[in-house]
Amino acid sequence: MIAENATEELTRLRSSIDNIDAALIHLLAERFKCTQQVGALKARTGMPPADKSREQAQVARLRALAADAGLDPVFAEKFLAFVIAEVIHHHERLAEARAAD
Ligand SMILES: O=C(O)C(=O)C[C@]1(C(=O)O)C=C[C@@H](O)C=C1
Repeated sequence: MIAENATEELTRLRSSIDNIDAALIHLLAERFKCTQQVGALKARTGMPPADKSREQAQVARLRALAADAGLDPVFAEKFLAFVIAEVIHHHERLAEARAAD
């Protein structure tokens, strides 16, 4: 039988996880609002969707931040790559829509 205090502790920890997940979703939503504006600017002015030198700087910065914070830098890099790949898709769609106008 699972001790009652273990169940309570699990419930308390899950409550914090739910709050953190909510914060992550809100932060991601704000980031995508910002990158939508970057995508519109790039489409309007003919800049390419991706900027590999900017991405290299972001990877170096986030890997260092992750290491300082006790988070696996490999995971941080994968997470950033996942997010940026989605942003580039959005930028490409905006550029295509602009070209079709
Ligand atoms: O900073 C830019 O130029 C962006 O388009 C934003 C962003 C990002 O999501 O951070 C996305 C694509 C680029 O390759 C680099 C960075």
